[in-house]
Amino acid sequence: MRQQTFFSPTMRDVPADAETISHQLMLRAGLMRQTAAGIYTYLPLGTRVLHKIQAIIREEMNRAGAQELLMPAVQPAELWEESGRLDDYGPELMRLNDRHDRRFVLGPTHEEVITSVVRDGIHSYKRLPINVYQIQTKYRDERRPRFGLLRGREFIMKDAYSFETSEEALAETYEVMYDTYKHIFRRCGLDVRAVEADAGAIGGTGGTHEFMALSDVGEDTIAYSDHSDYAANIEIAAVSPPDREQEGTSEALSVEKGYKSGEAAATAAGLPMSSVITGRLFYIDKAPVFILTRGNHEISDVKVSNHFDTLDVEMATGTQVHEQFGTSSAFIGPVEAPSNVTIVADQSIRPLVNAICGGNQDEAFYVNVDHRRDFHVDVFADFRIIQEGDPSPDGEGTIQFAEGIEVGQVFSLGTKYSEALGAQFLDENGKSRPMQMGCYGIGVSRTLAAVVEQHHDEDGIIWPKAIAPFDLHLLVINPKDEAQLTIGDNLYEALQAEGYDVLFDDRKERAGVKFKDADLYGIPIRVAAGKKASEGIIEVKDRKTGEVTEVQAENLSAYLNDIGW
Ligand SMILES: O=C(C[C@@H]1CCCCN1)Cn1cnc2cc(Cl)c(F)cc2c1=O
Ligand SMILES: [Mg+2]
Ligand SMILES: [Mg+2]
Repeated sequence: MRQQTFFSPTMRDVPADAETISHQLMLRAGLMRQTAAGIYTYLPLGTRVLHKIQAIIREEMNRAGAQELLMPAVQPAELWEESGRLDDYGPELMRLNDRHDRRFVLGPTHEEVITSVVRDGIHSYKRLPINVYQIQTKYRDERRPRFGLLRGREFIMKDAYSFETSEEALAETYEVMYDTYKHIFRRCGLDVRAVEADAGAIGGTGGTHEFMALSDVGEDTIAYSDHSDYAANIEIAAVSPPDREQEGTSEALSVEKGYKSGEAAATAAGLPMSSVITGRLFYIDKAPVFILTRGNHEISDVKVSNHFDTLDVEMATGTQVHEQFGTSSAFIGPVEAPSNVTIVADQSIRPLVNAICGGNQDEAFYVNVDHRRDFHVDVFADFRIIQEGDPSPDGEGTIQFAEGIEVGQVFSLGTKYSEALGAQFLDENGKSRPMQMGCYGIGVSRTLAAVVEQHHDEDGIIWPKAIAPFDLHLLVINPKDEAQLTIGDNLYEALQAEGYDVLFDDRKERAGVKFKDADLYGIPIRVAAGKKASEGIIEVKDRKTGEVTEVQAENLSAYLNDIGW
């Protein structure tokens, strides 16, 4: 490809609204252009990398026995009514009407479509298991698209759906997909950790793992052990139960007044925040629930949602708190709390004695509180968000945090969709049963951006070899110099004849422009015909190490073979 007409214009200055380095570099290197908020046009340079990533995904998915198919982006709303999900999603689900005023959605995912196709196509256990996948555009109308392709409104996903006759068969497919994902991300040059995760709205019975590309701009936090391979999304990372029954002997309860916060009361009593019982009022399935934690802990909404097995978990408003407790949230507490409010507590409250808690009056606090004597806890459970330094739940080592970009997730769905949509099969005894299902997604466009986050320097992108847009970047520094141009043209033909994909910069541009563009484009190996061309010598630069080697032009192929190119 000659660069003169290669349509991926670079930009020198950093686009103002691009906050992350991958967003900045993908615009500056001419990989893409924004067409609307969260909606992008991939230019030829970006499209080449997308295709390389997709080729790796296809190879590994096909090797795992999955079959590629392609579903429509426009989905009849009736299918989402059947699955009961049409009303689960608000403005994030993009909806449209056709010319006959029939309702459709732009697919954010395809459980409904694939299950409806499979239910009509498969009726016997003899036709199972199958695992089908597509690489296709998804639509999710994010309120705040940001960070370029990391959180877009239209994005490319590889989504796979498996159908099995038993939970064991599903577990096998899940395992195969888990391993396949590790191969895919490793081949793309992405440093990824598989973490235990929360299934969220998709539901499903079995486990789910997210694949996190380590990056400081990642929106997810991973809790991992420094002494084992335990790793989980912080939302659900389990906290070990307290190792003590009771932290001392209980003193007499009393009330202290005139404090503006639990913290002020604790300071006055010379106690740490871990001696304060903080209560937060929630409405769970519309019922008021008071959740207690120690003052130095936070509640995980996901753990609350999973404990009560509902997605309907709302934090009470200030007004609701006042209605229930007659005072503001800074002063509410479990002692003589309103009787209609259920009280549950994080397990770390159990050993606590001589605690401080809100007095359910303005600026009043109880001290020397002991739940054994002063209030009733419905249930102690693991509600809090794990913290760095906590013991790892597997008993080995302590928890550390890292930020990650979720680039994939695998789910055991069970029969949630096959029952809702009637995907049944006749088993070997002629009995009709719902199919077991799994679903497996990779954010393809997000993976592209995550690679840039992990592979760049201040001058531009540094593509891993397997997904680089070209194998080689060939430059003629001064096309007016006969010797340089001749070497350049000869090498261009010869390298292509050897099967290399070459971007040939024969533009009539200053050397500085060519080098800056080459650094932005990030093609891993750069070959330049420059001053020493008259001696038949060219320069080979490794974009990653910056190392420059002088090579006789006729020895270039041998040199490239030697470095494994
Ligand atoms: O998509 C999944 C689960 C898996 C992920 C892998 C591939 C198959 N699906 C979860 N999810 C996420 N955001 C959504 C957004 C909207 Cl607006 C929606 F209507 C549905 C969903 C939704 O179901
Ligand atoms: Mg997820
Ligand atoms: Mg998440």
